Amino acid sequence: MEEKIKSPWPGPAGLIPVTSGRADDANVINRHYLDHLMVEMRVIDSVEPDLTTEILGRKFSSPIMMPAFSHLNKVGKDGRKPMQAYAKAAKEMNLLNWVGMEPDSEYAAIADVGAPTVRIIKPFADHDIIRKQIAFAEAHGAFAVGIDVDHIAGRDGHFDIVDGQPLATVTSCDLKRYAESTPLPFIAKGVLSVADAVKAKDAGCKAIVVSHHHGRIPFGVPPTFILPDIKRALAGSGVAVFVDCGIDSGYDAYKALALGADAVAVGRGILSPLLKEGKDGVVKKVRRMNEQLKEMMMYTGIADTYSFDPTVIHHS
Ligand SMILES: Cc1cc2nc3c(=O)[nH]c(=O)nc-3n(C[C@H](O)[C@H](O)[C@H](O)COP(=O)(O)O)c2cc1C
Repeated sequence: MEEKIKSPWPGPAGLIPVTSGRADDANVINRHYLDHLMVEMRVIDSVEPDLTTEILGRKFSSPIMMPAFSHLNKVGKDGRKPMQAYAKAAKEMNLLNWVGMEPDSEYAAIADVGAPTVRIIKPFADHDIIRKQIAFAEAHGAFAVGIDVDHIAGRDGHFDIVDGQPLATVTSCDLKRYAESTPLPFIAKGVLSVADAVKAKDAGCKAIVVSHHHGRIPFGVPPTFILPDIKRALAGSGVAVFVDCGIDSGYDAYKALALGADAVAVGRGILSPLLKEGKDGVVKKVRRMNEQLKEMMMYTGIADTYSFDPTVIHHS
């Protein structure tokens, strides 16, 4: 029997994923890996860095993005809407906002906040739902759309069912059809191999998120471990490569960016400030992360977000 793990976050048990601490937990492997990446120092001639960056053709104030969260409005106390709160933080700070599985009405309310927003749709077995949600996102001014292709298996070895909706594999053909069906950039979220990265590129995805979706796959390799291989495989393709999982500080963000990420997304790292203080908590958290990121860039002689260099990173 699976032992119960106490959630550090408020809300109904099971709604917000918790890192178990067990050996098979990819979150644990990821944290260990990130913490064992060391950074050499290149300070002579260093300057104060500029964090502004271009993501899929638009300028943002930082390569740190909001996470593709979902369901959080159900845990918002006193009618608070955490999904809108972090979208407001994105708008205030000029960051790229992401939204995960939300019904159209909730998606519209989040999009109405006015931050450039990526809608990540579940790999529903019913392709009609996917097509309708893509069209709805287009009509509501989405910045990009995509599918979290990694959310297929449930813990029982069958296709997962979320909110009563059966999920299914996204084939290369499906991905191509979805990418071709929309004028928006299409994103495959949950890529953790060169094989899937190349399939996403061949299907016409404009970006991938190298991620194991907070440890969906047991014993999953850390995204930053597989990232350099994926970057090599996609070199010259123009496909943007984003990374998430375990990005909790500007130092974590720096390591992923140095290893080749075009941008990174925070995840559960913003949950506590978000649920406790709403938008202001998220702004504070990301400001601190930006400071840490700039600090590391100064120590390594990286002047801007286009000049990261993987040779500063060493493995202990
Ligand atoms: C409450 C919650 C809801 C999430 N919902 C979605 C979702 O609907 N779609 C999706 O692609 N990812 C979803 N994610 C995963 C995040 O987008 C991201 O991949 C993950 O949290 C990164 O790992 P980290 O939390 O260790 O940073 C969710 C994460 C959390 C914590």
